[in-house]
Amino acid sequence: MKINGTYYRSLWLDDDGWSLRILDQTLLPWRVEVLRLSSAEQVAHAITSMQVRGAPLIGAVAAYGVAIAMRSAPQDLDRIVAWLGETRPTAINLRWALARLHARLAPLPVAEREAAAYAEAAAIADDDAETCRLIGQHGLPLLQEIAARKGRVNVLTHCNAGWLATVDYGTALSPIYQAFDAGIDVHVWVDETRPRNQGAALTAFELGAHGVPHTVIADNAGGHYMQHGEVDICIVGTDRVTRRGDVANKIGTYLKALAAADNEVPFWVALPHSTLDMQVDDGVKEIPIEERSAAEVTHLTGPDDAGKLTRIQVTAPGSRAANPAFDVTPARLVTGLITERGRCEASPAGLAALYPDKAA
Ligand SMILES: CSC[C@H]1O[C@H](OP(=O)(O)O)[C@H](O)[C@@H]1O
Repeated sequence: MKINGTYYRSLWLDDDGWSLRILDQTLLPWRVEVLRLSSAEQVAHAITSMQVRGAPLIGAVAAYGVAIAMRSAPQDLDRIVAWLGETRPTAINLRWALARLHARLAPLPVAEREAAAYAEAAAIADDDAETCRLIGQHGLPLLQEIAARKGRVNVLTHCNAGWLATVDYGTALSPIYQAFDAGIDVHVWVDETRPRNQGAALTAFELGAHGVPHTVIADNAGGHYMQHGEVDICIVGTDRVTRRGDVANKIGTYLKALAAADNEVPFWVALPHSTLDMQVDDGVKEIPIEERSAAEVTHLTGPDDAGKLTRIQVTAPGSRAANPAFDVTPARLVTGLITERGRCEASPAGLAALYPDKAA
């Protein structure tokens, strides 16, 4: 998508043809800085530090991490894949992409692995962009229907599931972009999404750059707006969907789904095929939840009045803090899933109908 009129994907190859370029998302929206990743170690750090984040995107970036590693250590495929797979535990896209690279490269002579790895990583990236565009197409009718009834459609979203979380277009934001581009009067309630504020910083940045009307709200305000009829639909992204339709997503999603159920607000989840984990049934019991640094809760970073990026403490000195990065929304609270193949119920039958090729 675009930043200041310039088109970007969230990752691209450098002019050297082999190192990887990404936007440093820890600095957005205050600074647009491009990073050059030239080793698997730099790729791993970019993922763990969240310079690059978003379930589909970290899968694509990790795929290029393998390709970069194959330039110098093609014999170390197994070790590199296992090591990159340890960077973040919840988004299944990471392991999906790495397993795809391993399956493609392992049978090859080591001399052929570099070229094959770059081709497979590029295919993953291109597939993700097209998949997200299709998610937008299949989500658009949901917004069109509301707009036809009410004029304006108010969407609530949580975290960032826009083009910055994918190779392009986004998942939850993709239908919103397509609705806006189609002239629909759409407004987005943007959950700030504590503690890392991906909503306040990244979703607001994306929507603002595209001209989509939006309002940033405290995470705790979403239920209030639903009670007052200000939210017509919720659309969020996800890091892993189980075969029964349970949804892992950024911490706070579950609470939003509870409020939506209580107020009869449709709660939709947008995902590409790479986010499906048909090996897991009960998301609450089986999906590993990433525990991140307490410092992400106790401190915030942003520009001071002089525009200088500053880190401040927001909790009482000495108090402990806990920081689970995701939670799991049971399928019973999910109205439906928006995928590149269409929309379905969050249920085994719904998923089997859209993905017969992925049946467990
Ligand atoms: C396209 S869905 C992306 C999904 O990933 C985000 O997590 P993180 O920012 O920690 O990588 C968030 O859960 C989004 O919904």
